Amino acid sequence: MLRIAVPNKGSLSEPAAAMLHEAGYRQRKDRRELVLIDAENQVEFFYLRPRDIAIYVGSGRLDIGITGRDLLLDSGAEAEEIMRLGFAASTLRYATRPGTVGDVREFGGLSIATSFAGVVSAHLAEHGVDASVVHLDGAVETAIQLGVAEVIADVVETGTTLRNAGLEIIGEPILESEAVVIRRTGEDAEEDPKVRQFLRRLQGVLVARRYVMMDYDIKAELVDKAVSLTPGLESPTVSPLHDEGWVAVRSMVPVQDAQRIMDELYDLGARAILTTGIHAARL
Ligand SMILES: Nc1ncnc2c1ncn2[C@@H]1O[C@H](COP(=O)(O)OP(=O)(O)OP(=O)(O)O)[C@@H](O)[C@H]1O
Ligand SMILES: O=P(O)(O)OC[C@H]1O[C@H](OP(=O)(O)OP(=O)(O)O)[C@H](O)[C@@H]1O
Ligand SMILES: [Mg+2]
Repeated sequence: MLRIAVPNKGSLSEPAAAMLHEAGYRQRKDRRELVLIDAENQVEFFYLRPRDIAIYVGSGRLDIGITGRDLLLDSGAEAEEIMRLGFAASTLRYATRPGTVGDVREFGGLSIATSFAGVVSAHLAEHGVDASVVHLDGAVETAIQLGVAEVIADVVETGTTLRNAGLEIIGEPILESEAVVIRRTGEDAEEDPKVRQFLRRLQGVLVARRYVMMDYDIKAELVDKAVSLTPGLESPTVSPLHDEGWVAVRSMVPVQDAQRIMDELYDLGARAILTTGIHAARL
């Protein structure tokens, strides 16, 4: 059985469970469940604290984990990223009261509060800055108001939390994060057929979310122009229509471009332009 770590709470938890569900796996119905066996798919899910997941996977006790890139790097565990999942996107940034300091090179002698002490200490060292790192569990924004630190390093998505705390971002992002699949360092994911199948299923969910299927009819002499708008992933299907001189085209199109492409196809002379959702895919 493949043993997989899944975040049990926080920003990663619901989207991770939703993605696994879309990939055809059973998911827990009760948030108190700690372990769930999906016998049909030969997978065992362990619901763990997002921060602990890299430790379990790095130790080799679990085969695969879903966590945030920032948490993986902060853990220092012997685990590596093998697939990006496209949710829980955020950046880790320094912030302070407006007008305090400019960027990391000016942090010498200051206190930096963060929940990502590993990543931040490494970042300071990389820039040759001698500052002290105060490790907090969360609600880091308040550390400045309460005088625990002059600077914070925290997760920023929209920036609303920082703004509400009267803080401003300084310098470049420390890192860009998103949810990722991790595996113990040095283990070849391609070697294990169970892991390969799991990744293919998640890849299928990403494709189903990112693409729609587009169908349209077009005059044969315009098909090359039309197909340049809808090149598909490999090559679009072109089939003859009963009405001579016309063909039907079927192609995958990124969901975010679909409306623009439909307009352009219509202007070119295409008709009966339809898009349909993709529920699952194996490419
Ligand atoms: N507002 C957010 N938007 C996007 N991703 C976020 C956000 N907050 C945290 N994350 C990401 O979620 C992961 C952290 O999960 P974790 O459960 O530890 O924190 P959390 O989501 O803030 O939950 P908690 O309420 O327990 O603090 C990290 O990978 C982080 O980058
Ligand atoms: O840029 P924003 O869109 O405002 O999002 C970022 C905030 O979201 C998370 O906080 P969370 O609510 O999880 O609280 P926490 O500090 O206890 O983790 C994160 O720690 C930031 O504080
Ligand atoms: Mg949080």
